[in-house]
Amino acid sequence: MLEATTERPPMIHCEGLVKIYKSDDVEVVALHGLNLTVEQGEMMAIIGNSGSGKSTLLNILGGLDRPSAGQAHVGRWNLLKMSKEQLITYKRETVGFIWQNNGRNLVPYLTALQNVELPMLIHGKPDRAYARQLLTAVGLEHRMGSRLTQLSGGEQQRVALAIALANRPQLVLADEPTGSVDHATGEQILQIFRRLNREMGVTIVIVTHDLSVADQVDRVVAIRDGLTSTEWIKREGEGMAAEALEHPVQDARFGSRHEQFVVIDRVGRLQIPKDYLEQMEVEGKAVLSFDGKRVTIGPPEGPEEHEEKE
Ligand SMILES: Nc1ncnc2c1ncn2[C@@H]1O[C@H](COP(=O)(O)OP(=O)(O)OP(=O)(O)O)[C@@H](O)[C@H]1O
Repeated sequence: MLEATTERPPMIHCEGLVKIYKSDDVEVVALHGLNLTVEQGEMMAIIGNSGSGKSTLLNILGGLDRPSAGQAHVGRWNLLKMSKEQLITYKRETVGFIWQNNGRNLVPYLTALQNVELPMLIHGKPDRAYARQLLTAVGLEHRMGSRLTQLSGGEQQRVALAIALANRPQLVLADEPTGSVDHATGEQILQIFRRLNREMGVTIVIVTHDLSVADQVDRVVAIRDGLTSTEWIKREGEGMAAEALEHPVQDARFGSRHEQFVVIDRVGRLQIPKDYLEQMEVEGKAVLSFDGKRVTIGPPEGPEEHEEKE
């Protein structure tokens, strides 16, 4: 029975999300019915091979691209049903976006402070004091008057971070935010994310190839072929979806601090890693058995094995 709930709705809820890119007569299905829920106040990372659909998902969540089908909700917004005007309000009020290539966010001939003030001005809410506060929060209090061209790549990335926060978004989406900076700057950026998340309650979703980033978040979700396939939840985390899932498996990539889970969708589908299938020599069909607690998947028994048993 469903109880009347005072629980907060999730920040992000995608179900059966599909994105098809069409150009001339070629169709690319980038998202194949993806499911993802991110709670308010979570800091999580999305990993996956090149072409798996990470940026497509982030662009949809950021309102930069439209989904083709399925469900995608961010806070009170339904991303499939938004009008153009609503999309503008959504981008202005709800999300902040950070790219690896921070040139997309910044105006080179303006100072760091002017760059942060710009989105506020565009939206008719200038607030110099808050712009200063943000630049201080990202450790650039001494560089506020410097033009962007006078800043290092890492400093520019931190300005981009302050800009993404200028309109007090509830959700920050970051596409490879540490991709173009050195390790120390990357660490610094992650610490800032962590502080924003803890102190201001901003929900943060980071797309990354960098497994050291993944190690610093509460939860990591892997996307494979346009579907969420596996997730890792930090052991000392706040107990998010962990209780709902059984049979944690260790994954060497995240040490002992994360437990690994396979994602099972509402109709019972899951993705089995390709290397498991290859080792089992399973192709197309498998045999499933259930002992009352665990499901075992194996290759179909060949005629010789039947004979051996008889
Ligand atoms: N505008 C587009 N038009 C056509 N196909 C596209 C477009 N954008 C992405 N794709 C295709 O969609 C699939 C998913 O791409 P996406 O950029 O989301 O992957 P990704 O996981 O972010 O990869 P990477 O890590 O290399 O950035 C790929 O097959 C890609 O070629």
